[in-house]
Amino acid sequence: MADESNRVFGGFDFSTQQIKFIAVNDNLQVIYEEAVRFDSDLPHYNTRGGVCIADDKITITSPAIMWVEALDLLLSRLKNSGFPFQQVVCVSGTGQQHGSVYWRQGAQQILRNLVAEKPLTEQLKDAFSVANSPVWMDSSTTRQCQELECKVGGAEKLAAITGSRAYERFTGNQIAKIYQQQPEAYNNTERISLVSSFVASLLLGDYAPIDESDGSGMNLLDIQARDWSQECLDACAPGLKAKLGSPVPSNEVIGTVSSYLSIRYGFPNDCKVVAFTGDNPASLAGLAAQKGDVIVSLGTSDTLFLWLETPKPSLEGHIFVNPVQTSDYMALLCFKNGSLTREKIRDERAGGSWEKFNEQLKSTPMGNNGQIGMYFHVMEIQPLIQGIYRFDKNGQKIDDFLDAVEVRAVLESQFMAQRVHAENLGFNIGPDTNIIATGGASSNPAILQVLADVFNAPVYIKDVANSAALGCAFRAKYGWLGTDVPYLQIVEKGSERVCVAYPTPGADDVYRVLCQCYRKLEAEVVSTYGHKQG
Ligand SMILES: O=C(CO)[C@@H](O)[C@H](O)CF
Repeated sequence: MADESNRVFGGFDFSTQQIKFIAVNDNLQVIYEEAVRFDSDLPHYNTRGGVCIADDKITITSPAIMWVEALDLLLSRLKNSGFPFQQVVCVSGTGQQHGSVYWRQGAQQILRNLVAEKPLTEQLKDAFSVANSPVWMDSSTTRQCQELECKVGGAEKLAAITGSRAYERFTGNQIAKIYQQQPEAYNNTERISLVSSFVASLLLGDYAPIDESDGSGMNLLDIQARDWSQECLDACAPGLKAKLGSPVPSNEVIGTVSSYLSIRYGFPNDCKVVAFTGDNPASLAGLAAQKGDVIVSLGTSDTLFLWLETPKPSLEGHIFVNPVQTSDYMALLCFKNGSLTREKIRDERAGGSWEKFNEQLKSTPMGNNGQIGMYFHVMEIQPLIQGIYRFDKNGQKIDDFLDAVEVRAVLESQFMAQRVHAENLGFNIGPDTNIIATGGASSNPAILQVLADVFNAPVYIKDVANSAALGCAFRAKYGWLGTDVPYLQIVEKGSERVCVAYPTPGADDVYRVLCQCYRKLEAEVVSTYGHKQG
């Protein structure tokens, strides 16, 4: 039996390109990390960046069984490395938001009767009524979004109920598309999970509930009532409530690990499971965000989010139920063209080298001499547009930039878009703002310097880039202790931050003007080339 001196808390993160596991000791110090990357470790699924992009370029899915096989591989790697499963007293986890998994009729019995001698992949290969799960990068449901908004009384009404207007990646619209285009698959579906609750189901050996925070990303949850909006459910598909189960607070203990995991890997049979949640809510928890903090997660998607006490739903961005203080909220803005866009420019303009990318960045001035680019390689969320657009210092559209100019332009445009849309959503970006950076790109100081300059705010990082999995290990301890102790008091030990970039003198003058130019040019691009919404 693990006592205070050796008890371990675990956090799983099922993100777009990989799955990660972080274990911490009672002092929240990281003692283990393991990962499985879909493209390189499971190449037989032929994913790129963990996803499959259809010929229409807007239908984007991931094979559900790939996520199952990734968990098999991750746990076997932990076992082979001697991970002390027997010391784990509680786990929690997270998944990429909005993605959905469709369990076929009878799958619950398969989950409840897993045999420890076989891998999950072998036992669950026929458990899904929809083999390829729609994920957050999909933007093929514009019609379903229009139908949902129309049925509930408009975009503002939907935002007031669910915290967001209708968005293509939000799960309710994805379910509506499956119901409309694959009715037999929908009727053969016993349970619909989010990626987060899907992973929790694999650990429980039974269906796990959707938590209120990740459930806020579906256009189905009434964020004030903290329960499904029957009006929204009915607008998407019939009989949906029975397929979703009831939502639970994000810090709820939802059970203990399955006997399958105890027998096959050695987890204690009383190892608790705290509800899984979305990757961004988990990062909010992992970074122990406080008043004045704006979190910028530089991952496959770039997302900005902050802690809110009162919801202010708007037609831009999202309000989710808070994953830690469940009476509070969090505001979020998501930009699809994140790390994959930066990597594409690195490959095209810096020979695939971050070192060269950083040198080019440092060789160009703040503000790029007034030149602005926009790089929407995949359909963006706000604005809803795809394509590459470059402008000279006079705002005239041009075809190309020098390599070094393009390198700076992709970063400045991403961060100016984030600042402009954050201010539209009511984020207060001012002298008291602290930027907390996380995600893969937060390990590149040259990129963080541009972020600090554009926002005119100091940028901090934690010593662990993967705040989502870390946040889940923290949430595991919080839920295990029973949430009587204030969360921030529990995570205080694990929340050291380091300031890695201050705004360059003069940055505020440069980017206050350039952000206005960006705002104007983006509006022109949208009116000329935008994807017609509504
Ligand atoms: O769509 C998003 C948030 O709304 C993305 O940040 C996904 O959660 C990334 F997995």
